[in-house]
Amino acid sequence: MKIINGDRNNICEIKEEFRKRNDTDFKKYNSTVEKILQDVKDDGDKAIIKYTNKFDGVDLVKAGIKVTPEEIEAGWKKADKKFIKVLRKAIENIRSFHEKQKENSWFTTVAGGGILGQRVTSLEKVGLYVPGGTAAYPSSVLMNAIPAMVAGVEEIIMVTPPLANGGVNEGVLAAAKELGINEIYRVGGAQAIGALAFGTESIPKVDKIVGPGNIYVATAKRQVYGFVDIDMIAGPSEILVIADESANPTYVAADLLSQAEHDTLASAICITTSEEMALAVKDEIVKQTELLERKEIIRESLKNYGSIIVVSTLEAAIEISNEIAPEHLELCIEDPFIWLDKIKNAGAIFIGNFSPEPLGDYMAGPNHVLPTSGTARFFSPLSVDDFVKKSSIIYYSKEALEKSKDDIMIFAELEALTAHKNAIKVRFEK
Ligand SMILES: NC(=O)c1ccc[n+]([C@@H]2O[C@H](COP(=O)([O-])OP(=O)(O)OC[C@H]3O[C@@H](n4cnc5c(N)ncnc54)[C@H](O)[C@@H]3O)[C@@H](O)[C@H]2O)c1
Ligand SMILES: N[C@H](CO)Cc1c[nH]c[nH+]1
Ligand SMILES: [Zn+2]
Repeated sequence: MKIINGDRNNICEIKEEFRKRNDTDFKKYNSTVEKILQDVKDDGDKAIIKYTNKFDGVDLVKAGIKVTPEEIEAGWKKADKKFIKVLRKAIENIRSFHEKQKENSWFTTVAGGGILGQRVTSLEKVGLYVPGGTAAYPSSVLMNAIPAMVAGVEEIIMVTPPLANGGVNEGVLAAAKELGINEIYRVGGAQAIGALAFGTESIPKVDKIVGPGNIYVATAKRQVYGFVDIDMIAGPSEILVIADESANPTYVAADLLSQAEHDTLASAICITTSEEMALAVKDEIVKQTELLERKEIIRESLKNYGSIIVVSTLEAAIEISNEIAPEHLELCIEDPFIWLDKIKNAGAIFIGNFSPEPLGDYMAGPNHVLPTSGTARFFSPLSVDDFVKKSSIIYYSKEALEKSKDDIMIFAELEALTAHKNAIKVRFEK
């Protein structure tokens, strides 16, 4: 893990360094993904079978593209009963958080007799991507599906990569069963995104694709946007911890490692105002990594996108953080709430020493599907809003229209659209 001096004269270089991650990675994967998507568009199931064989080593002709109800049931039965209890607690927390996001339709009256309003309706058919290449993500089943259910989406279609033996992770199946999701396809990566965007013989085309995934998934979502709606770019995980001398280096290192273990392209950054903290965090990272399972991924990820930046002031730390716009930001500093309104860009903000990032991944309730690669500048966490659309409602009585008729006709004349003017005029001709 490199230690960088982040003070004034270096800030531009640091910003440039992080911009590079966001730009080049996507460029690098664009052509591979484009080819996969085109093949799925042209050849449907045939391409799905080909790419699942190639990237997941699974023969879908044997395993079947669709997961059967018996498999879902069997997965649920196999799952540890303690885990089912935890799933239920998480479902409760996530549901109650997302219930608060629900937006109601509203109506207002018009002088002279009329009604204007905004009707909120749910999307009809959505596709959920649940990652599963190098780790299993039952928690992402919950985070994807619960806001969709709270919004009232009726048709939920889930895709997830198969295990090497052709099955699907039992935790993922248990989470799906707990929520009543029964349309699941064992397909991952860009080919799964292509299938949801264009439809194949087996997999239905959807209106919107949501959910996190690796660089292939994130790049594919970006490329199919327009054929279908997407939630955001939720790619390889990121964490940025701002730590002052009051932080606990053991905690800081542990939280950085929690995201580095997701992917060799994950990013884990600490910005600190204390040189001693920087050294202590670095030592802790080395020590703790030794004890973890996914050492290789962690080491590669830290080599690629891990750094500790030392700055003189918290203002400078926040300036850099705002530029990076991390998926997860932890404020391990004294009086964190005082600094909160200076944070402009972050997917989720974890405050204080006892709000570690994994709390948000699993249990707290807010969504863990979050924007990455600097897109927290303009994207928000996955929410109920992603699963609804709005229609305007306009009702005018004859009396109400009469009050506006002259104004409308003047407007139409100015635009030289005589048919528009006529649509008003005919209603008031004797
Ligand atoms: N931002 C978020 O909200 C969020 C949330 C959870 C997880 N994540 C991220 O999700 C990702 C999960 O990654 P994963 O790999 O474990 O699972 P994944 O399901 O995202 O990707 C696995 C798929 O990638 C495809 N693939 C692998 N190598 C390929 C290659 N060389 N060419 C083409 N396609 C290839 C395969 O089809 C495979 O099925 C991680 O990056 C993690 O950080 C992000
Ligand atoms: N930290 C991930 C989002 O970047 C979400 C997750 C799921 N399981 C564990 N972590
Ligand atoms: Zn995580």
